[in-house]
Amino acid sequence: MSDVCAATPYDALLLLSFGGPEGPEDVVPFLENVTRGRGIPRERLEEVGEHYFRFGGVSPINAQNQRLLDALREDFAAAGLDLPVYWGNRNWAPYLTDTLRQLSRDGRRRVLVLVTSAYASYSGCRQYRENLAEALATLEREGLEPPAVDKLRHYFNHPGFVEPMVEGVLSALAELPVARRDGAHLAFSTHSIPLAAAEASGPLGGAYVAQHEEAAGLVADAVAEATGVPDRPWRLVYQSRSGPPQVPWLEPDICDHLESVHEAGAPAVVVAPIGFVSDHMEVLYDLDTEARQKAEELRLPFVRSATVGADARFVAAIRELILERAASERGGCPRRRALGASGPSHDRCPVGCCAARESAPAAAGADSPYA
Ligand SMILES: CC1=C(CCC(=O)O)c2cc3nc(cc4[nH]c(cc5[nH]c(cc1n2)c(C)c5CCC(=O)O)c(CCC(=O)O)c4C)C(CCC(=O)O)=C3C
Ligand SMILES: [Fe+2]
Repeated sequence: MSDVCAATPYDALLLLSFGGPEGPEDVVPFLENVTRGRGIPRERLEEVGEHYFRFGGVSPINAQNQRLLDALREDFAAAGLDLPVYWGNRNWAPYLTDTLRQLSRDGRRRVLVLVTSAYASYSGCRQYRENLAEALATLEREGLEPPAVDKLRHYFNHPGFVEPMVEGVLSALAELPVARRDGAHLAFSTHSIPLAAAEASGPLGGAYVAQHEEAAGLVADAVAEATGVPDRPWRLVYQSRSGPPQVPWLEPDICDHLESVHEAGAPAVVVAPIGFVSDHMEVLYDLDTEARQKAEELRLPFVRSATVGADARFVAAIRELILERAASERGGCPRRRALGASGPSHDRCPVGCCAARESAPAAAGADSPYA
C-alpha cells in the first residue's frame, strides 16, 4: 500500500531519546548532563559511573537507537512512506538542539516526534517536551525558523509493543527446565520514579503506574492463554532507584521482590523489562548483572526476557501511529489501535500533563508556546 501523501502534514520524523556515553572519557560529562539540577547524591553518581565503566564506558543505547533508525527507514521505504527520519538526544550527541537546527535548515516545517519511552511520566514525556521547547527557543534566538513539533501518543498498549513482549516472555519460559516452567513467576520491571512524580503523571495523575499495570496485565494474559497456565503469579516491580533515601520512590524493588518470590516457593522467575524499549544500561546492569546475581544467591532460576528493540512489529506500529496521527491532523477519523480497557492515549498532552515541581515551558502539548 503506497500513498505518497500519507504523512501529510508532517515532513519529518524525529527520534528523540536519552543518549549515552561512547567511551570512558564520556562517562562523567554524560552523567553531568543527566543530573544537572536534579539533586542526585554524589555517591549514587559514582556508583552509576561504575556501571558504565564495567562496560568500557559505552552505553548500549546509541547503537540500539541506530538500529531502530535503520529499521524505521527500511520499513518506510518498503511501505512507500516518504518521510525522512532524524535523531536527537537529551544527554549526548547527536544533541536535540543540533538536530532541530538541521531540520530547520533542511526546510522541515512540521515534525512528528517519537520518544523512546512508551509511558507517561515527567522523565519519559514532559521532560522531553521541555527539552524540545528549550531547543526551539535556541533556534529562535539564532534567527532560525523553528519547525512545529507534535509528539506521537504513548504506545504501551499498542499491539506492536505488547506482542513482541509476549513472544519474549514465552521464549524466556522456554529456556527454563520443563519442570520449572509452569510454576515460574513473572516480574515486569520498570524504572522507579519518585512517588510524587508517579502521582503527577499523565493528564489526571497516576498514569505511570496505571499504564504499566495495563501493559503488564496484557502480556500476562496473553502468556496465560498461550501456555495454558491461567493463574501464574505476576507483579509489576521497580528498578534503578536514585535520589536521596528520604524521598519515597515506587516499590517494590526488583531485588526485594526476588526474595519474596523465593520465599513464596517459586521454582523460577522470568523478568520482563516492560518499562524499557531497548536493552539500555539499566537492563544490562540492573537486571542482567545485579538482579541476576541476587537470583543466583537465592538459587532461583532466572531468565530475563527481551525488550522490543527494533522488532518488525514495533517498527510497523510506529509507522501505523504516524499515519494515524497524520490522518487525524488532516481532520480524518483513523483507526486507533490499542489493546485492553484504557483505550488509545491522548494525541496531545493537555495543560498540566505530568507537571513537575518547577514548571518550565514544554512544546508538543496543549500548553506549548509553539503552535
Ligand atoms: C522513567 C525513566 C526512564 C524511562 C523512560 C525513558 O527512557 O526516558 C529513564 C530512562 C533512562 N535513564 C537512563 C540513565 C540515567 N537515569 C538517571 C536518573 C533518573 N532516571 C529517572 C527516570 C527514568 N529514566 C529518574 C527519575 C532519575 C533521577 C534523576 C532525574 O529525576 O532526572 C541517571 C542518573 C544516575 C542515576 O541516578 O541513576 C542515569 C545515568 C537511560 C540511559 C541508559 C543507557 O545509558 O543505556 C535511560 C534510557
Ligand atoms: Fe505527558
